Amino acid sequence: MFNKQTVLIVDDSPSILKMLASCIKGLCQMKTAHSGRECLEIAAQIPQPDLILLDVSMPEMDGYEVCEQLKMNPVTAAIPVIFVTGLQGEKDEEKGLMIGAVDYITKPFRPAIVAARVSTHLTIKLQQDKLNQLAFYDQLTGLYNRHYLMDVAKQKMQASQQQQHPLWVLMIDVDHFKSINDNHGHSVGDLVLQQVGEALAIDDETAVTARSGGEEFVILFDQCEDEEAFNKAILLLDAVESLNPHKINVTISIGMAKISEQDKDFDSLLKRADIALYKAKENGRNRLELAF
Ligand SMILES: Nc1nc2c(ncn2[C@@H]2O[C@H](COP(=O)(O)OP(=O)(O)OP(=O)(O)O)[C@@H](O)[C@H]2O)c(=O)[nH]1
Repeated sequence: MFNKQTVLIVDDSPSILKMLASCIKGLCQMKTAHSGRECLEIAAQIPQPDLILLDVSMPEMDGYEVCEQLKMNPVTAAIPVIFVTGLQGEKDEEKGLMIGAVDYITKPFRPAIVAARVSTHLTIKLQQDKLNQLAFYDQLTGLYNRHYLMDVAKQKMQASQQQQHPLWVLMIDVDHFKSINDNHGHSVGDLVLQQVGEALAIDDETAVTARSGGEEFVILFDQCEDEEAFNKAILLLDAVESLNPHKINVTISIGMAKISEQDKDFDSLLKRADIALYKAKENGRNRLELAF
C-alpha cells in the first residue's frame, strides 16, 4: 500500500541503519543519511521523504536540533519525524514530542513495533497528502485551484508591497469554449481544458498557475519586470494556439494587470485584470490586453 512512499532513516551508526532498514523492508522505499546535515539536505530534495526515522544522539548536530530545523523550514515542516533513541527518560521523550516529532521509539527496538509504528504514520501521511490534493489542486488539470490561488495571492501581494517588487496577474479565458463543448462533446471539452492547463503551467519559480473555475485560469508572476512578464504572456497565446487537440483550433484571451498603489487588496488587482480580459474578448479574442 505504501510502495511509493519513502522513509528517510538517519543514524550515524551504519549497523543501526541496516537494522532499521530491515525492520521496514517491503513497507516502503528507503533513503539513508549518516548525519543531521545530510538529513536536512535530503529532506529538502524533491521527491521528499514521507517520514523520517531520526536518531537523537549524533555528533555535530543532535536529532533534536535536526528536528527543530526541519520544523522551522516551510519546505520540510510537514514531514513527520519519529525519534529512534537510546535515551529512555520521560523528559527525553517529552522533549522529542514537544519539538514536533509524531512518535518516539526507544532502543533496543523490537522490529515488529518499528514496522507497526512506521505503517501507522505512513497511513496518516497518505491520508494527509490526499486531503491536500483535494484541498489545493484542481482535479481535472492538476493545476492549483482557486482556493490555493487566493491564499498564495494574498501572501505574494503582501511581499510585493513590503519589498517593492512587481506582481502581475493574468486572467485567462478559453475563447468560445461553449461551442467546443457543443460541437465535440463535454469529454473533448475536458481534454481541451487539460491540454490548455498543461500549456499554461509555466515551469518557473516566479509563476503560479491555477484553474480558477470553468474555462478560466489565473497566473501570477512575481518579481518579474515588465518586458519579461509581457513576453511570457505572449508565449502563452502561441503555446495554446499551437495545441490543436482533435484538430480543434483553440485560443485564449488574456487580461493582464500589474500591482499598483490603487490595489489595496488582491481582489482589486484581479478585478483590473478581469476588465482587461473583457476588453481582449471585445477586441477580437486570441489576444492580450493590459489593464490601466
Ligand atoms: N467540458 C467542460 N466544460 C466546462 C467546464 N466548466 C465549464 N464549462 C463550460 O464552459 C462554457 C463557458 O462558456 P461561456 O462562458 O459562454 O464562454 P465561451 O463560450 O468560452 O465564450 P467567450 O468566453 O465569450 O469566448 C460553458 O458552456 C460551460 O458549461 C468543465 O469543467 N468541462
